Amino acid sequence: MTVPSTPSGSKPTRPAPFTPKRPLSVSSLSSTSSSSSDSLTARLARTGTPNLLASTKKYKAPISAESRTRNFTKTKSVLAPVPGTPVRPKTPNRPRTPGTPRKEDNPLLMPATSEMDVSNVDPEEVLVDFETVEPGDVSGEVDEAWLRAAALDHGKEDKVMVSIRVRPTDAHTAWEANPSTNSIKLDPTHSKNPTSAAQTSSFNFDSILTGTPNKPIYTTVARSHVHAAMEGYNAVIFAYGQTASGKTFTLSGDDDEPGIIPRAMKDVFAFIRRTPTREYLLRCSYLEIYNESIHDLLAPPSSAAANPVQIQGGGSGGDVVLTPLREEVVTSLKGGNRRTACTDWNKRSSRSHSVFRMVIESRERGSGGTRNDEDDDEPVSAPSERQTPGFGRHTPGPGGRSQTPGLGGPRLQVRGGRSVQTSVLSLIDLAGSEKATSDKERTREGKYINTSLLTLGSVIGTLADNAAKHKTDHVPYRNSKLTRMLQPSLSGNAQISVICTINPDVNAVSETTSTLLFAKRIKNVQLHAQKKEIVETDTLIERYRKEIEDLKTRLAEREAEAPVRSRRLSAREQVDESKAMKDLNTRIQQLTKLILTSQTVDECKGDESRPSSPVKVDFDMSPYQLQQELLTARLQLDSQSTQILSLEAALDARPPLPTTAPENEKDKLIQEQGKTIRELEIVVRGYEENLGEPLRAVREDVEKEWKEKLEVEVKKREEKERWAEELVKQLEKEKKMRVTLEEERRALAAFVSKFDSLGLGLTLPNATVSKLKPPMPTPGRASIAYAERRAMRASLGPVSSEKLTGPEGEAPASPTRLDLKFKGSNPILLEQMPEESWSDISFETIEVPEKPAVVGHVKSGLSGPKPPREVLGDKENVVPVAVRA
Ligand SMILES: Nc1ncnc2c1ncn2[C@@H]1O[C@H](COP(=O)(O)OP(=O)(O)OP(=O)(O)O)[C@@H](O)[C@H]1O
Repeated sequence: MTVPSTPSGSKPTRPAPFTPKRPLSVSSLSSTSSSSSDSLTARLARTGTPNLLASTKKYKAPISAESRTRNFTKTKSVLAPVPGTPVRPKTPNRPRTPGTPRKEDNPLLMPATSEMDVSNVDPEEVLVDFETVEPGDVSGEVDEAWLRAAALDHGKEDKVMVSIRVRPTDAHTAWEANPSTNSIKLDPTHSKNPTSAAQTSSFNFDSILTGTPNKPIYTTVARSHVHAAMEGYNAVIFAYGQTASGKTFTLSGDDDEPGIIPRAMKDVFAFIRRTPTREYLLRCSYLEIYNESIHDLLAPPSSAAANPVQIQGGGSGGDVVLTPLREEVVTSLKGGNRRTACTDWNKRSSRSHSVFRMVIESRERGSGGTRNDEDDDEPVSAPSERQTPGFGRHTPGPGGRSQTPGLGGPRLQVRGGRSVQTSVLSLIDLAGSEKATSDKERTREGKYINTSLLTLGSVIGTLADNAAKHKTDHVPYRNSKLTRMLQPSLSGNAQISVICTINPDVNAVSETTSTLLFAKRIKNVQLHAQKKEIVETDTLIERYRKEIEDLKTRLAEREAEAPVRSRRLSAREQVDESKAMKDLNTRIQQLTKLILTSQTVDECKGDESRPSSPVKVDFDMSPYQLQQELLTARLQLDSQSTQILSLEAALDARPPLPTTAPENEKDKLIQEQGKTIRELEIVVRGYEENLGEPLRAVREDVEKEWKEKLEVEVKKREEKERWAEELVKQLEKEKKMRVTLEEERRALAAFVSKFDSLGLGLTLPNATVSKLKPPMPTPGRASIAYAERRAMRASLGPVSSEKLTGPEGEAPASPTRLDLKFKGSNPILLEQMPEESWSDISFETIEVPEKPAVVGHVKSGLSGPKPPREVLGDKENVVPVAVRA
């Protein structure tokens, strides 16, 4: 094989570029006749460094299919094997995915297939764990103290880690870099603009790195992020800087100084080797953004050119989808390798962005210690992830969110309650930052515009501004391929490390200043990286239980120590202590609510018919107590249901964030809502499964106990209903009687009136006649007429008093019963009337003057002249009450 050399047109000061994705094998190197290859081979042998890592080169242009198929004879895949390269022996027990074309069937398909293409493999067959990691794939250096500290820090960093790497130079340097204070400042003598703050003040960053060795660079800026990715967080590391400032040297390195990518790969395997409890599925992809087109660098050149990668989705916090994008499974760092051509490297290397990414999926190993222990387990996916292996699996993108329906291969599945963690490690070599020039500058300086870089600057600027000023300005992610692809990461859900490489030369002051300003801005971007985990409900509950146990133990320990400790503690510390204990209690209560532990399962063993209950129910209680319990439980159930409904309603009614809201807020909202929904589901399920049954049991007991009493009560009620009906009938009759009485009253009034008109009554002064309503009854004839009327009414059927009595014997008050009130000194009228008719007429109080009434020509049995009647006013007139009523 001939290793393509750097094109003759390249700058003499620049060594050939390298890529980490196209590792160089010993065999390929030995076939090269150049002396440099020999010395490299010798160096590799000496250091024991696996050749693939030491020989990575930056890849900027797709290699031709011929050059790929010619060179490789090794048997195992390394990173992503070049399609068509027979790099791995067939695993006899691995079934071929249905529909996968065989190479021997159609040689033309060879370049388009790869055995390690994730869509062609069963993930369970290509898992990596501590037993399968080969010693050569692991970096020897393990810094235990650092590892412990790093483990504590994962997920806590909420800011982008920004480091400056100063490229060594023989020329005079314009910058004063101080690694001990992590600051850098322009030498005032080189400031072209002494009024500019950027050129006069000092910049501070997380670290200032100098020198050539790449190991300290990896340890300082990348190792924690690689570990975070292994722990389940998305991580992005990218290099930003002007052309030739050392981005590729930092990320890829060279033979002597492997960069971040090869070191990260070794670290990944070292991590797996140190983690006997988990098993991993590692998938890699590699793409390039050039001139706002995305090229899949692992796809065969012909198909890559014909099918540029498209970005879909990504709006409103949704997933970014890259399609078509090939992913290759990585099981080892050794094996068949290939060398890439660098035909037009000089033309495009500094103008393209290359993105190497690794999807890391992991889950706990089976309890027996080997990953195949539970192979007979049915794989159980979380509901949202349930999918037939080999079909339509999604492929996360560089930001950890991308999903490619129908294109990615099968994913690791939840198995036997073991949840799956997914994260993406993205390592990005950006184009030269001086390409981020505006149109105006471009036309002025004739520079090539790089939309992605330009947009990256404005996205970072807006994000930083939003974070600093608590704004929600629109972030223009969609203005470029790079920012759109990185949207999930840049909007916060990733740990980000940026290495800004600078050229300290005097003639690069303005570019370096602009790089430092970019670095300063990105430092302010807020992050909130979160682990992505697919969990089964049972696992979640089990996890809550464990946490409760743990918390209870801690609480008990604290309580036991409390008397002794409190003597030693200050007042303030005691307050803190009691707050801590309260917090522990609160958390225990929260978790208990979530899982509704089944405490009475064991108690109910003797009575199989009685369901177990999460609520303690004492069946020796009296029926009344049981009923109370039942009511309380029902109320509780109702209030919980109401709570659930109101939470659901609140969830539904939650106003969608404005489209201008920052993407990180949208992501956060979605995550919170997802969490709430999961918790509600658990609560609802808990109530349905645990509380419903015992309530039914309690109800049965109570119903049995109260059945007889209930029957008696029902009979009583029926009797009362019957009596009420009777009463209604009586009332109807009374109403009729009342009508009759009214008629009688009218007849009486008519009679009296006639009586008076015949001149049989008193002669009253004309002026007062109209005030009489009606005219006074006159004794004698009127009473006889009245008696006749009474007799007539009696013939109609008077209401007997017995008929008006209720079931208890008491007579209901009759609206027709009239009071006879007669006060005064002239009882003549009544005396003349039959006694039985008194009860039917009521008179208001009558006050008659002492003067003797003038009877006039009224024939009466009374002796002596009566004084004439005087009208004393309406209220003193005799008016039958029935009339007034
Ligand atoms: N820290 C360093 N120590 C030694 N040599 C370095 C260092 N940084 C960069 N170089 C060398 O400088 C040259 C340019 O570096 P490199 O190719 O990494 O630049 P770059 O920023 O990736 O450029 P481009 O944007 O064009 O891709 C290379 O020859 C590289 O080996």
